[in-house]
Amino acid sequence: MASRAATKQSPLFVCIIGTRPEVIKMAPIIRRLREVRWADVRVVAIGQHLELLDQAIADFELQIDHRIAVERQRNSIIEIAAKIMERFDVLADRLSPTCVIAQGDTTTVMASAMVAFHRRLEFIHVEAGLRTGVLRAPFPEEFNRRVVALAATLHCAPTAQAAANLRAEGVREQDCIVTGNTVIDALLYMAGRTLPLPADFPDVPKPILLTAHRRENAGAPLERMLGALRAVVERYPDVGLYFPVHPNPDTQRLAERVMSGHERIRLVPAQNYPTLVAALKASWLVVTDSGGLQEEAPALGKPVLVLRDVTERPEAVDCGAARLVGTLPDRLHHSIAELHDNSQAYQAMAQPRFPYGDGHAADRIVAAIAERIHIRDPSSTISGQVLGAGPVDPTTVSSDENSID
Ligand SMILES: CC(=O)N[C@@H]1[C@@H](OP(=O)(O)OP(=O)(O)OC[C@H]2O[C@@H](n3ccc(=O)[nH]c3=O)[C@H](O)[C@@H]2O)O[C@H](CO)[C@@H](O)[C@@H]1O
Repeated sequence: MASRAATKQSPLFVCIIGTRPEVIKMAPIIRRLREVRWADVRVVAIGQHLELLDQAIADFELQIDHRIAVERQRNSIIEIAAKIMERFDVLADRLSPTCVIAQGDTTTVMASAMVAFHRRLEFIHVEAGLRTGVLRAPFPEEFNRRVVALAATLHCAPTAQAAANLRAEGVREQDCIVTGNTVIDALLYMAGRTLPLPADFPDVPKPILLTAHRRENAGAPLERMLGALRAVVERYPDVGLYFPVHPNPDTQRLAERVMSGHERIRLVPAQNYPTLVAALKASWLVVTDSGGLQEEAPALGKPVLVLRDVTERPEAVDCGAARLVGTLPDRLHHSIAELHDNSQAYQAMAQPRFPYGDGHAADRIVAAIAERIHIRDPSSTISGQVLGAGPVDPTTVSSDENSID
């Protein structure tokens, strides 16, 4: 589905999505681009398990226009990257976009950036400049981030710190803007809707929302952390756990083995975004290794314990909304016990804070793109014109859903 108001002369924007967090963080930009009159927008889903993205994108009342499904025959990220590059190159040739927009640090984003670079396309990188400073942690995301930064023509940094990271790598000031993170736009959009609490959410005064999916925590570290969390629930009758478990079969088996059989521990499948936001709103505490949840929880005043040794999101820790507890079980147990037993310590963390933006990141990003490609009337949602593109043709561009497999 092309944007309703776009015309044949409108510049074409290819918006890439590959995983659930990319959908959540790209959706506010896609929605904003669809509102303006000067943009023709195509949503391109690239990667494995694309069927999982349909619900996620529908939660934002959007649709996928083109799909590049990439199957993995060997256990190799390089195989995936090579297939994405080859197939996205074919689609880019056919669509001839003005801009490619992608978010984050996945292999999909890295491979798309390579294609955009070789085709000399504008490449807009959303959530630019996140760095741990350790090339192999997280692996391979930190490497992907740096490759993407080489290809990007406009870097949309979520925070001043992320922009400073880019400037230190030599990115020119005029190519980098601080926008806030679009996840806060998505969160506030969703949190403003009436969201029913999941039926199996634990009915206790202090429910903990747990997510854990990082590759580096898989296996023994995760087992130790789950053991510590079970011990916390057994120690405190007013504490429960809501755990949407990652679909990875090893993680599922581990979670079943360590966590099953306790009335206040609820193991559930990965939840759609509206349900997850409802659970987040109802939680007392968040324990996670997720990047997105580190950003979302502070905005709703939910303290976060981060199951990582390093984070590319230091802002939440710096403002007192999050603590980096690593993966040692004693530290995790002790941190939760402290927040449980010391209400002052809890309240100090539980103030709503917005280190990742005010919910208007997508507006800033679309305005910066308009400036970059010389849109004459960027705020127009009725009759904008593209400079140098001639008179606006009232013919609405339409595109059927395509697959290039
Ligand atoms: C290394 C790293 O940090 N990489 C990050 C990673 O993203 P992540 O760590 O944030 O990934 P997840 O935790 O999977 O997703 C989180 C989102 O999903 C929602 N959620 C969660 C559970 C559920 O059951 N239902 C849901 O709806 C939740 O509220 C949140 O919004 O990849 C992104 C690019 O893909 C990167 O940009 C980003 O740096």
